[in-house]
Amino acid sequence: MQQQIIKDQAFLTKTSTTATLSDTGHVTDLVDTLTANADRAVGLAANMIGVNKRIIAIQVGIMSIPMINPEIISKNGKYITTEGCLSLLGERQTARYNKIIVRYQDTKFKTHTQEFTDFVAQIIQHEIDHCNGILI
Ligand SMILES: CSCC[C@H](NC=O)C(=O)O
Repeated sequence: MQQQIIKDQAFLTKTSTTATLSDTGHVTDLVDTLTANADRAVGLAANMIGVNKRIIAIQVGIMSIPMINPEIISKNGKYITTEGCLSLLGERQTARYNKIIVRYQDTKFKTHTQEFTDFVAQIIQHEIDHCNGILI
């Protein structure tokens, strides 16, 4: 079910904890909320809907794809860019990496290790920062 976007910075700067099978409903809510905001957002982290668990969703074309307990295990090609965020006003500069390798679990809790590049990699970095309580 679609949830409201949280803007409380005291909450958003807390580190999220490991997600488990009992968080499956939160995964669905996150995907539903991203789909509902697809006209203005390309990614969300679970704490943005009030759930302090390590779950993100990224928009790739028409698909909202969830990633559970995502971790960046390598990164290459640093650059500086400007980003916005549904939970914040305006845009801010931040450092990102062009190519990342991410380990994450899918909705069946199967682990994947996958390389991402360019804008998709940028979205994943932004959302993993949210899991670590880091805002742009
Ligand atoms: C390019 S990364 C920007 C991600 C941002 N989502 C918020 O967590 C958004 O604007 O959808």
